[in-house]
Amino acid sequence: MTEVVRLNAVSKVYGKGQSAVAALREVSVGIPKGTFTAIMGPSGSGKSTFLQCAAGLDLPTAGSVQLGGTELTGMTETALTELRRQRVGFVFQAFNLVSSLTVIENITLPLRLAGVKADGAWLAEIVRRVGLDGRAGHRPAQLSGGQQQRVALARALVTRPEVVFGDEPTGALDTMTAREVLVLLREVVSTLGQTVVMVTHDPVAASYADTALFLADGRIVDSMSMPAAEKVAERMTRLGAWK
Ligand SMILES: Nc1ncnc2c1ncn2[C@@H]1O[C@H](COP(=O)(O)OP(=O)(O)OP(=O)(O)O)[C@@H](O)[C@H]1O
Repeated sequence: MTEVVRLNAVSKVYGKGQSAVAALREVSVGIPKGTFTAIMGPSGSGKSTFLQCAAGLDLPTAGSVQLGGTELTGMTETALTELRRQRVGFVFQAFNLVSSLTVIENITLPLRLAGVKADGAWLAEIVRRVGLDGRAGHRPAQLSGGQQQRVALARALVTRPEVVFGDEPTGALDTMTAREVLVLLREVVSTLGQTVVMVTHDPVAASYADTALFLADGRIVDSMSMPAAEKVAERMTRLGAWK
């Protein structure tokens, strides 16, 4: 199976000397194309650092990261910015929409930044899929939290990225709305073949993924396929996540 993301012996140390913190310790893992992966682990286990390194938002201290076969380590900041714009989609806990822009302008912003013309059919398809038909001219303030996150998801998909990274994408949503966004994420993986990697604290969110990877103290300590919420919760308890 093709791997969209590959980390080889990735370590990340923040700070120097006495205050140095090893956030990732020789992490090696591959994310297969067209799969949904949840990154779980106790607070401080390295989840956000994993995502930052895998997405080219930060560079590891040691080891190598490949995205779609491109080696990220050693790339210039300009090249990394370009790669993130064109080949990666992001969905964060805070929706990060531009309040002065309409829904459709927010969705197409990555294309404008990359100087690429929108593919009308694809745009219509993703707007329909995320359930924003009829809302194209609204501004973010006129939308619910769930609708705003749908705009963010459409914006993440618009460039047809090789991978979409989510950092607690449902963290700011109520249970029902979170579930709707998770169903959508599941759908884009199952029906569009999109690769999604999502950091989450929530075992229910992880249960929408194909695989859950568990981080503890900067290492991947376990992996679970078809992760049922109860099993994930049990594993997290054993990792001391909810002491
Ligand atoms: N910029 C930074 N400078 C110094 N230390 C950092 C920095 N970012 C993270 N760390 C440390 O690295 C370790 C891993 O942090 P990280 O944010 O990746 O964990 P996490 O699993 O995402 O945590 P949480 O679930 O609380 O968000 C922690 O000990 C954290 O304090």
